[in-house]
Amino acid sequence: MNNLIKICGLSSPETLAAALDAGADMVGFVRYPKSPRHVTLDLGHRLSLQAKGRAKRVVLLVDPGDEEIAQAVEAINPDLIQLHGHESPERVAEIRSMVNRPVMKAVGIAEKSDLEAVAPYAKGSEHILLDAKPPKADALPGGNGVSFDWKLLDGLDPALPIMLSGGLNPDNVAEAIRLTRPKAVDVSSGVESGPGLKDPARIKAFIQAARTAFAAQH
Ligand SMILES: O=C(O)c1ccccc1NCC(=O)[C@H](O)[C@H](O)COP(=O)(O)O
Repeated sequence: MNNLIKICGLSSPETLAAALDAGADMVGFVRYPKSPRHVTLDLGHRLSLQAKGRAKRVVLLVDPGDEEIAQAVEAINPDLIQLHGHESPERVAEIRSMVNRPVMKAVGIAEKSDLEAVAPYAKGSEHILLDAKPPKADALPGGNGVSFDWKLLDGLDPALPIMLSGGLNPDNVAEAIRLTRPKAVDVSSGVESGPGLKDPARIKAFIQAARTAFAAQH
């Protein structure tokens, strides 16, 4: 499917409601204890029930072990798993068959050569999320509000299921869509008023801007 909008890192019923009411296609729940967006299994379970049938529910994991995956799937029952670590294409395929549901893989981009990592994930990933590489060694693996140079995507196979992310916000998402023509977009920090604090007005503005830009492509 094309023209999808994902709001990632939702961690309260109020901000999840704002994303659902504004028409998000996908909502992401982060399982990474160092993140200000981390949800416990219990909170993830409740948020997942709230979103059921209204948006695809995505659980974000970072280099997860089998036990961690099993616990998240049982508690949160996501529609998709997002892998945001250094998972190899083989590990992504293994996880996909283990959970028997679609998987999306994040690939960090800083320079043109980083795009060589994308194609090997095409077969096993429902979406390939292109994100900026973390700005420093001790930064989070994602959710840093940093963009990469979108011009690096010039010439990338347009058939790839690219979800653009990294530093998107209500003010730049239209230009990002116009320049890169992704199948989907994803945002976290750009719709926050502070680390982990989603802002309903910014969520609404982001979704409106992205919808308008996707519609202008046809
Ligand atoms: O959001 C987090 O805290 C996070 C923690 C660990 C791994 C990944 C994380 N987020 C990844 C996302 O899906 C973000 O939406 C993506 O990196 C874009 O983030 P942003 O640049 O803040 O919009």
